[in-house]
Parts: sequence; C-alpha cells; structure tokens
Amino acid sequence: MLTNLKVDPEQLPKRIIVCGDPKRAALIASKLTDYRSVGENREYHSYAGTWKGVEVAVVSHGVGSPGAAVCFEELAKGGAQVMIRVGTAGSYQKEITPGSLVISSSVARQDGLTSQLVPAGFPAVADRHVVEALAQAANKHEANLKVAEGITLTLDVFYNGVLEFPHKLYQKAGVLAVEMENSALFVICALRGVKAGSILAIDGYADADLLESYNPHTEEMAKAIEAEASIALDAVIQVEI
Ligand SMILES: O=P(O)(O)O[C@H]1O[C@H](CO)[C@@H](O)[C@H]1O
Ligand SMILES: O=c1cc[nH]c(=O)[nH]1
Repeated sequence: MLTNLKVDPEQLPKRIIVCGDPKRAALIASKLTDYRSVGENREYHSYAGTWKGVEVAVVSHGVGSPGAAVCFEELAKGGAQVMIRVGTAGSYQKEITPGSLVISSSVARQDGLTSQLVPAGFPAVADRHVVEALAQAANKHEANLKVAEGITLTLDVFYNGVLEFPHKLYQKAGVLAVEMENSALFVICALRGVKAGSILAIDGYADADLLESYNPHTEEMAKAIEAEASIALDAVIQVEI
C-alpha cells in the first residue's frame, strides 16, 4: 500500500494524469469509462478507469511542490511510467492570454523542494515524447484553441510578502507562465525513470496583484480545463511505455 496516497499499487494504472485540485481529479476521472476511486487520503484523491480502451489513473497532488513530491514519489514507487500534470498557471507574456493553454517543455527551478533533492545545475525537463504527444493531441483539438509551448517557472510563493517576486526577470527571459509543482514533477520523474509532461490552463497574468485579481472559477477557465484534460488524456495513452 502506498503510504500517503493509500492506494494499492495493484490498482494503479501505469499511465497517470496528476492535478492539484481533488475536485479537478474527480472531474477528469468522470470522463473515463468504468471509473472508480482507488484511494483517498489528505489532498490525494486517486481514480482509475479507461480512456479509449486504455487503463489510466487520475490523482490529485494538492498545492505546492513538497506535498506534490510525496505524491509523485509514491506514484513512481507504485509503478507509474507516464505522468502528465493538468494544471493552472499565471501568464508572463501578453500574447499568452487567459483561457489559453501552455505545454511546459522545461522548468526554471525556483522552488525549495528540488534544491534539496538535486544540485543547482540539474535541469527540470519534460520527456520529449510526452511533449510531442501533448502537442499532437492539442493540434487535433478544436481549431480556435490557443496553445503555446515553452519554458515555465515553478515558484513556492503564490501571494507575495515584502520581497519582490522575480516575475519581471523571467518575463524578460521569455518564460511563458508560472505555477507551483512542475519542477518537482520533472525532477522526480527524471530521477525515477518516469516520462513526465505538463499542460497548463492560463487563469490570468501573474504580475497582477493575485490577492485582488485571482479567480480561477470562471466559465472561461472551466472550458480551458475541460480542453486540457481531454488533450492530456489523449496524450497519456499515446506515449510508448
Ligand atoms: O491548478 P493547480 O494544478 O493546483 O496549479 C496551480 O494552482 C495552484 C495555485 O492556486 C498551484 O497548485 C498552482 O501550481
Ligand atoms: O501558481 C500560480 C497558479 C495560477 N496562477 C498564478 O498566477 N500562479
């Protein structure tokens, strides 16, 4: 039994969609045929079912890299071979508009978790086959969906304190968007031999005052999350394992 997930590895498919919000996990799982809960503990809600005839799991990992890392490590221990994160992120670039999607090809590691796992020079990169599968699945999705691909940032901070966020630097460097768990996903999957990728729905501009403006509960976001979920499910069954 996986200790924190409380999932029996025998019940865990090798192709897994991960996402922060347990309610999003339930929503994605509801798209599967014969979906069932295979475990529930803390923020970790796990489901299994089939997508187009292939066994897939959907697991929530909560907010922030440390808690998410526990989830990713246990999934790897449980036999995961592909993990795709279906997340949300704030945009750094004017043309990456709210409601659009970003496929993260690699991550700038500004989280505390991975710096306690690997040296500073260790890269956080998605598996190229997963990136390709996501790009192809996105291409086949509805024509007017905006999808970009590139470098994203993982931070630990969501609401600011007294220090400046590094937003302007990363914006200048061409980073597309910021979120809070991809660094942990890409590093842990690289260490454990799991193919990883991530697709993110953009919920606004990250350099706005989030305490005032953050609202991921809009119809536009529901549509974007629905689209990224279908794209990720199509991609996760395409990758060779
Ligand atoms: O929507 P999820 O997948 O949780 O991703 C983003 O949303 C949360 C912040 O609200 C953080 O977990 C961030 O990474
Ligand atoms: O980490 C996150 C997630 C969504 N939106 C943001 O601005 N930041």
